Amino acid sequence: MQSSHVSLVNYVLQRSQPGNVQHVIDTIDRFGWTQQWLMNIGDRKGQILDDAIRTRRPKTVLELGTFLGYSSLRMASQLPDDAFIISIERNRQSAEIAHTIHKHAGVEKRIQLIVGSTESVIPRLSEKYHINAFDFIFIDHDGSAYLDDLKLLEKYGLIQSGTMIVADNVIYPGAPDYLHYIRNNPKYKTRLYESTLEYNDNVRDGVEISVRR
Ligand SMILES: C[S@@+](CC[C@H](N)C(=O)[O-])C[C@H]1O[C@@H](n2cnc3c(N)ncnc32)[C@H](O)[C@@H]1O
Ligand SMILES: [Mg+2]
Repeated sequence: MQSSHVSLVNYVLQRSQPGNVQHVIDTIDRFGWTQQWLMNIGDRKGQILDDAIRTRRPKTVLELGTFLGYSSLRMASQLPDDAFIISIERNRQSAEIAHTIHKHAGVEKRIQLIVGSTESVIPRLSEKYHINAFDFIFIDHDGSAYLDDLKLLEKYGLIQSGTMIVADNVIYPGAPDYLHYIRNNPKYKTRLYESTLEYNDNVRDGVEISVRR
């Protein structure tokens, strides 16, 4: 296991209160600012994600790219108890850490982690989980795969009228073909929310929020 991951888990388990989701989130942010940079959405862009969740009030959420479970924890903290999150992560070790952190925060029953690559998991989602479409989709895995996976989600009917799609890191590292597609597609209403890269004061980044008409 990567040493940075081990130190994050130890840091969180030792310094945050079990069952206190907000305290766990704040502790991960402190680690990201003071110990080691992490590719979580982070506290600043995280507030944009929180606002989007509170606005849309989804019952079904899909996340592409779990990493260590920070953004799924953040979304779970804003959702009503009857909503659930499915999050896809291809790195098994990362998914195991995410599960450990979710258990520590007491939200593991509401976040279903699937280990696999998005391009192979998305086509099986509706059959396996009996889902017609998601109310909310958070895309945060690999900028060069955002567009292909959006098209895959469209193809399998997982995006419907009213689905809100939040895409992270659209300025840095960037997802230019995704932005070009969604901004020039009359089926979506879309807007950029500018911020900075996670745990960084200097690099400009942003989150694109799009709603299917
Ligand atoms: C930026 S991190 C996700 C951060 C997380 N959403 C958060 O804010 O806490 C991206 C993650 O996506 C995973 N990933 C990249 N490409 C993927 C793919 N095609 N399928 C599944 N997971 C992928 C990586 O292993 C990595 O853990
Ligand atoms: Mg990100």
